[in-house]
Amino acid sequence: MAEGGRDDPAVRVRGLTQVYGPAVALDGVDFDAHRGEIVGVLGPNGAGKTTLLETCVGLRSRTRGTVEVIGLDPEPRPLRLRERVTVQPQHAALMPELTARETLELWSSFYRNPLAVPDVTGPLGVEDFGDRRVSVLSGGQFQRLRIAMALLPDPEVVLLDEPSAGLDPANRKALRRAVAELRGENRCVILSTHHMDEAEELCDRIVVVDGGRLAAEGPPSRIVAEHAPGCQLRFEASDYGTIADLAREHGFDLERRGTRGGCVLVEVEVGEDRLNEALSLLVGSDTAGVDIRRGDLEEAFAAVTGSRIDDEGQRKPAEDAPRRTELPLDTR
Ligand SMILES: Nc1ncnc2c1ncn2[C@@H]1O[C@H](COP(=O)(O)OP(=O)(O)OP(=O)(O)O)[C@@H](O)[C@H]1O
Repeated sequence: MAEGGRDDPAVRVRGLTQVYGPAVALDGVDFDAHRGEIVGVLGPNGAGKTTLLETCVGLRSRTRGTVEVIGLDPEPRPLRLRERVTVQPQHAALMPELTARETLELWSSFYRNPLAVPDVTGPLGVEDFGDRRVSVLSGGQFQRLRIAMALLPDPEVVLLDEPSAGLDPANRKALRRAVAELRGENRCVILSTHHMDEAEELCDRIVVVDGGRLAAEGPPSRIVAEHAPGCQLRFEASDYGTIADLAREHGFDLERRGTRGGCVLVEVEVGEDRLNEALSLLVGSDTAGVDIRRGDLEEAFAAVTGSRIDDEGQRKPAEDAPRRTELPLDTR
């Protein structure tokens, strides 16, 4: 197999199937990832994300299908792939008594042409805790250290498996900034996550994996436009009858969602192209509390998979989770 050229996908997966006994973890997955992009593998726990990433880096043998990473089959883990394609190391690989900086210095000695340690600690903010021992690092610091380790050989492909798992919102934010720093013209970053906001903010492209199958693929904005198009216009109307007549006349589908303080809570699903028309027609002096919501990745995910993902990564039926259509109703 020839090594891939600059314009070839850095990762090319075709018909990837992974079977563990009776369980099918991946079922005929196809996807490409290119240099210069951050690709998110999005799915709930058990969707097959780790299997996909670890197969790409040659840590698991596949049942069927082909995988090429920078033009090479990763399965025998050829030596020349190990520096060019890296994955964040697991806890077990680290020595608790070393400091973060010493860990990186030791790790860099395993490579022939590593980056200088300050070149990876700076952008990832590891310098701030470089003198702390591994055993006392916070979850967020630990994750950033692991990413710094994966970066040391200046790889062309970096795989990050749920880098923000278990982190609180502040640490997740810091980690996101760190991951954004990895984007480079010659580098392909693939990360798995179950956090929609992370995928939407960081990733140039997303592959949605659900039950081992690829459910959707593309830039987040395209996935949203395809699967959660349009807007939801909501307001409170004191004269509901007049507004309902106007809406009917102009072909807007009005939904009455409850009442609040003597007003009717109204909801209209409207395409972006008719939003201004709906606003000028329906919203006026006898309306209040106007709110416009656009579809997001969470909505798109729910539309594609029929489920949502909670903060812990557990899959929930779409109807069990709060939707953008849920309004607080007046119980008085
Ligand atoms: N070594 C294994 N032996 C048997 N079954 C496995 C093995 N590894 C994964 N599985 C099963 O394959 C499916 C996909 O698992 P995988 O870990 O790839 O999913 P994931 O999306 O990464 O989930 P999580 O976020 O929980 O790690 C799950 O049903 C899991 O139980």
